[in-house]
Amino acid sequence: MESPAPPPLTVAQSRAVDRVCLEDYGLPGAVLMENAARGCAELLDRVSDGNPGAVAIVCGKGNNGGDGFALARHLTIRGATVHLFAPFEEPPDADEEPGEAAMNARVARRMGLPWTDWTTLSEEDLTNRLAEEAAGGWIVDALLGTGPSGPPREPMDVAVRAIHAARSRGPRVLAVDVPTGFDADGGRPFQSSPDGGACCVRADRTATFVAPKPGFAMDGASDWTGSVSVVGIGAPPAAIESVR
Ligand SMILES: NC(=O)C1=CN([C@@H]2O[C@H](COP(=O)(O)OP(=O)(O)OC[C@H]3O[C@@H](n4cnc5c(N)ncnc54)[C@H](O)[C@@H]3O)[C@@H](O)[C@H]2O)[C@H](O)CC1
Ligand SMILES: [K+]
Repeated sequence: MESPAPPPLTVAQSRAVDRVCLEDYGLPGAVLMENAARGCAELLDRVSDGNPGAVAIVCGKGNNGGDGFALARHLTIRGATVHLFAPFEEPPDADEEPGEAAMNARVARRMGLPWTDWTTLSEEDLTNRLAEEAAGGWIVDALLGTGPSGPPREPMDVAVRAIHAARSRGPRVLAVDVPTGFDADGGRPFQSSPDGGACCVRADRTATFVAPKPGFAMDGASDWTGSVSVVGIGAPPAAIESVR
């Protein structure tokens, strides 16, 4: 049953939902991340008629990346062919990084999923690898979500340009929560260069969590977000309303 999209939440409000869930309900971020990833897997299945094909997931080091690592697990369970482009060769261990993002990276690594440290590749090599690993399927942008307040810094900018270039060779792009480089409140890329270019992922579809972001409805936003789907993460309704 597709319920109507809830009213938008700003980036700050979206980030407050996690805090309220943990502090007021004892609902940990790992549960929210699991629901987010599973919802993205269900969406990819739905928009690919049950067969997403080959999926290349490009992860950052924060919780947006964590969603990507958990998504890799859920897509594998569903029989998709997944290749993880991670920001490291080996995830940090639990005492160094106890959070849910690193936990999901460790699980994906222990599953023996196909794995490439994208930070070691040139923009051209990363472009070629993404086009190859996502041929006929999807590239997933799990680099940055609601964390940044400015344009992608190096080496994220390299990954953004590679995703953009690889998309021109056929794969579709799914942005997790927010297209990397896009200001979800302002409704445009954080940085627009004079020639109209921008260091921002152009997505065919954006799977955003809890509620749409205000910028998604602004003029020109859909050039970057593509079609937006809201994915629930299991937050109690009162927790969501409390941040408004
Ligand atoms: N309630 C929800 O909606 C949930 C959202 N989830 C996901 O969590 C991310 C937000 O995670 P967070 O770690 O706070 O931020 P990001 O992963 O987007 O980025 C942090 C990461 O990036 C580095 N960084 C910050 N700014 C820049 C920049 N300009 N350039 C390069 N790198 C930057 C920073 O150092 C960190 O390493 C949200 O979008 C969802 O995807 C939860 O999974 C579930 C609940
Ligand atoms: K993203």
